[in-house]
Amino acid sequence: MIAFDNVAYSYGGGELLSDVSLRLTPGSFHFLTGPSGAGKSTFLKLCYAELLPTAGRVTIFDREVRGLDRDEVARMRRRMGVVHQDCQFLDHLPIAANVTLPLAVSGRDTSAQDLADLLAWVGLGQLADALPPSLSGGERQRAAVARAIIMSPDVVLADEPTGNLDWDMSLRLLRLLVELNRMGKTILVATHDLNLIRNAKQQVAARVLRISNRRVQLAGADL
Ligand SMILES: Nc1ncnc2c1ncn2[C@@H]1O[C@H](COP(=O)(O)OP(=O)(O)OP(=O)(O)O)[C@@H](O)[C@H]1O
Repeated sequence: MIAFDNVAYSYGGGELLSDVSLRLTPGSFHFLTGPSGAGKSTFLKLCYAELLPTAGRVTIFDREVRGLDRDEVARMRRRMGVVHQDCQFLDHLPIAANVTLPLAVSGRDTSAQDLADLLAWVGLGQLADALPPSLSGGERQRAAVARAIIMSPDVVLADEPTGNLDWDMSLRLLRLLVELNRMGKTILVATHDLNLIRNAKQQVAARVLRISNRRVQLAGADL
């Protein structure tokens, strides 16, 4: 689904990531961990072709990203839901409109019932008409998950989705990601929260990728 072959990435100085080769297979659940500044967000950006590798090959849905034109990248991204670290919303639009924005942008529609079901699923059924500034951090993150999956993506990538949340809210968000994985979606979550990873491993066959010394490698079972 997403494959890295001898990938390196550099922002212009030395290499931040070097010689990364791995596969995220369909239906898998991976965490990505590593110290602050190790390159977790950069790795995620390579996964959705926001960045192109400076060496090696990234292949998404069987297409090498370097050969894709803008329309092809846009089509590919529609199959990926991204939950960004600092989930941004249009503050003057209610949550329901923010969540459905990706559909509006691509000229698609959803039924009122499907939208209500989705908002209820993330626990925001009562907040469809609320404006983003009135939401708590946890509510914003769950709205960001709803927005990321409104296009029914095959892959969900989340960058520190529980970064600012208390433990109960982190578990609630984790449960949503686990449920998405049980629906067959491929999940990759960047986090430095090892307790979250330990908890997830009780619920799902999650594997852990660790960035260390510029490499991204599968961690052992010792977490
Ligand atoms: N656009 C950019 N230009 C230059 N350097 C960058 C850019 N984006 C990130 N970096 C640098 O690359 C390194 C890795 O950043 P990245 O955000 O990928 O790390 P991270 O592991 O996600 O960190 P954190 O856990 O703190 O979010 C950092 O040293 C950062 O300053």
